[in-house]
Amino acid sequence: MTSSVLLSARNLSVRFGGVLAVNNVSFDVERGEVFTLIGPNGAGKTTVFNLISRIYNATAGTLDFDGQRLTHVAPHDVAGLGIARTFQNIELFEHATVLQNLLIGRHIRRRAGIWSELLFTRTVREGERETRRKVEEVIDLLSLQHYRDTLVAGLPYGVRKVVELARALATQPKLLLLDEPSSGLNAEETGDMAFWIKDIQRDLHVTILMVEHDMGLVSRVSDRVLAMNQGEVLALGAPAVVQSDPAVIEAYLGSVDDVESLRRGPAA
Ligand SMILES: Nc1ncnc2c1ncn2[C@@H]1O[C@H](COP(=O)(O)OP(=O)(O)OP(=O)(O)O)[C@@H](O)[C@H]1O
Repeated sequence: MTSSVLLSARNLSVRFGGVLAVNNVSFDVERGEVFTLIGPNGAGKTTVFNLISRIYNATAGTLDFDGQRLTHVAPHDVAGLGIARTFQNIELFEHATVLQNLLIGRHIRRRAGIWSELLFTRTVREGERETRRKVEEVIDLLSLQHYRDTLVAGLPYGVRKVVELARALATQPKLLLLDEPSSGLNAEETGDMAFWIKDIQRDLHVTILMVEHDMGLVSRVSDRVLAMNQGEVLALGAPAVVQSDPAVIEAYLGSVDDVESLRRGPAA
């Protein structure tokens, strides 16, 4: 029987010299949910993300993904397992079109060997067709038809964020890691991003693990929220419960802006 848990972190710790960036952190991400990491600057959120992407090694603890020990997987094999990510600072091929960016992203999912590729066998042709079909599906889902043949370099920032999301989705991930999806977006674009995230969850059944500072977006899209501070877990639960947790409010007190954002309701 398939477990309802897709990603399981147990007693994770990461030390950088004298800094314990992540300290004995445990959590489970359920299949199909939007699970969000929040916390003030330096809380350890990005470090947890980088552990899952295998950019960092844990000093202690384990990560299991879909029944497999992730802490033993090489970084270049993570995408093949079904984990895709977006970045805080968009990383796309600037001088390629939207469609080309999605096709490149999708390429990692192709399994044909080098001889099949060279001989353009039936398996390769079928793979090509499937790739095109999947990429067009994502373009439709995220309403990118208008931009499909436009060079990324000529696109407004808000559209590039959606293209990056599309590229990650084109790989058909089981887990989508979103690193601050609202960063650099205005209020209206952040509202649109909330819609895309909910659409992806509902239509594609992709599990989403997100790091996000905008509490409006967090409360609007998250099923559960994990609040961290100084590497440790402060609270875990429904967004409204975590945002009103006294320990979470206390942790945000260092930054007036952040406390204000905690009080803010869902984005319009
Ligand atoms: N590669 C590194 N080398 C040394 N220290 C690091 C490294 N990466 C992170 N840290 C430290 O680990 C702690 C946690 O940082 P991390 O970036 O995970 O926090 P964060 O919650 O993502 O913060 P932010 O919201 O500002 O991005 C910080 O004290 C940071 O300075």
